[in-house]
Amino acid sequence: MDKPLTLLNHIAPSFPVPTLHLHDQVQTLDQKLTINGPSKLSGHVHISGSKNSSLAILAATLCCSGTTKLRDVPNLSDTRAMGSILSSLSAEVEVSGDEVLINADGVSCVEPCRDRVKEIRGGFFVIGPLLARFGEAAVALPGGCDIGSRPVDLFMRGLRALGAIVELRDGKVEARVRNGRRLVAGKFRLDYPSVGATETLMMAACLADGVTILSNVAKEPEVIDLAHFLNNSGAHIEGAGSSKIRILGQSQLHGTECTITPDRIEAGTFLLAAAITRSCINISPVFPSHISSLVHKLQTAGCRIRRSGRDSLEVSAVCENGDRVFRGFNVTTSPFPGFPTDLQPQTMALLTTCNGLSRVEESVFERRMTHVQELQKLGARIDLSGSRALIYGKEKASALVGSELTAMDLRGGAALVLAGLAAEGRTEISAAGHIYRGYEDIDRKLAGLGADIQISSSTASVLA
Ligand SMILES: CC(=O)N[C@H]1[C@@H](OP(=O)(O)OP(=O)(O)OC[C@H]2O[C@@H](n3ccc(=O)[nH]c3=O)[C@H](O)[C@@H]2O)O[C@H](CO)[C@@H](O)[C@@H]1O
Ligand SMILES: C=C(OP(=O)(O)O)C(=O)O
Repeated sequence: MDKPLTLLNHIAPSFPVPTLHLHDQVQTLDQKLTINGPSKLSGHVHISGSKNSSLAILAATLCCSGTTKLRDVPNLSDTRAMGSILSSLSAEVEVSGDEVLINADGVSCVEPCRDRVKEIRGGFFVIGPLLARFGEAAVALPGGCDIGSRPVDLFMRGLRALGAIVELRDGKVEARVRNGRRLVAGKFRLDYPSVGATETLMMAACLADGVTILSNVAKEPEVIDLAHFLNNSGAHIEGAGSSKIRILGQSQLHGTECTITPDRIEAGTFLLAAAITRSCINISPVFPSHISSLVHKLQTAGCRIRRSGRDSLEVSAVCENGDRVFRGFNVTTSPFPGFPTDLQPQTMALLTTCNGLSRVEESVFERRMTHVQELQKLGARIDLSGSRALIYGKEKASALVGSELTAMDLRGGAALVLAGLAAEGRTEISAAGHIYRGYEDIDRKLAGLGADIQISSSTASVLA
């Protein structure tokens, strides 16, 4: 373990942190997207690196001595916030295009900028690496999409199972290793396969003394991406992608190079964009196995989807005789390999244009239905009861009519973009900054496919 830092003497510098160079343009919440529909899309779209992999791997660089180079880090407000969080700990963060260099050897603080942690869920994940490498951490309760209560109890219990003393005080979680020694290996079974808790405990266990067994863990591709990164940094992790992970702790990890896996949620969103506009497009890079649950549902509806190259997919929803009639389908979200909660709102947008009755049940987050009232403003017929929605589809995509809408969260906002592409006339989406938390250049990418879409900023939008 590196020399422990004294928590009280090392509070985070206040934001903005002057050494930060993470990307140029800063999007703000009060941006507006204007779409003139209905759109026909065609051509190819490039899929960026995964937001959620980037956030976890950026946190994991705190475990590594020396410099780490990450490629394909998307330019998003969430990744910029994570860069600020690392900078607020005095890690060096430098960005050139989509490459990010991080060196955490100079970390002199174990309490990241509270305001930044409160912006994103991934900011909380630094608690694992800080505790494991520096012996203590104090991290504010995190933000992220407002889609449920999103507690951190599994993180706290898991870190206690690795020998840490962990307390919640004044809206932050304070954790330290016993007697200033290393974390010790342990066995911990998660009540629920939480992605963030799995990733955080995996990072912590990499530097713990002995063999840790984590069971009922998340199997998401981002967990596998993080495990690859950590193993390339000298960790010994087995079983990532299954429900049990075994980690042999090391005394230290070293810097490495890593390319972030393509964003499966962005890829899925573009497949849905083609489907809702009854268009044909190509997307790459994408790992089809990461989005097979969506691909299967789209094929059930009547979409043609085929591999068009090693890492590309072609989706065809075009029909020679005007509007293609798609069949509705039912979706219940669940942890991977189930249907991803992060594609639920966008899928619901498509279902408003499919034939017959469809049912959508959100089982991962208890408040992830705020897009429903916005879709209804476009003329969609949806009955909502708690986390269950019944969608009475309209046979024609163009039966939706443009309107003024508000993005309430990231994926709900993306659902409105898709519906706006299909709707007849002008759709204006305010609070579009939510969407830029997770979609790099979404306006430019859709415009490149032929959509009539513009972003406009109010005075609060800034160039850093
Ligand atoms: C930054 C990031 O990677 N975000 C993703 C991550 O979020 P995140 O890691 O927050 O999602 P989790 O898998 O932890 O959450 C799933 C469920 O577990 C609950 N829970 C979680 C932790 C805990 O300590 N206690 C608890 O009860 C949550 O409230 C939620 O109901 O996985 C989600 C599920 O695939 C995705 O929607 C998010 O895009
Ligand atoms: C819920 C999401 O993100 P976060 O966990 O960062 O809020 C998401 O990406 O859809």
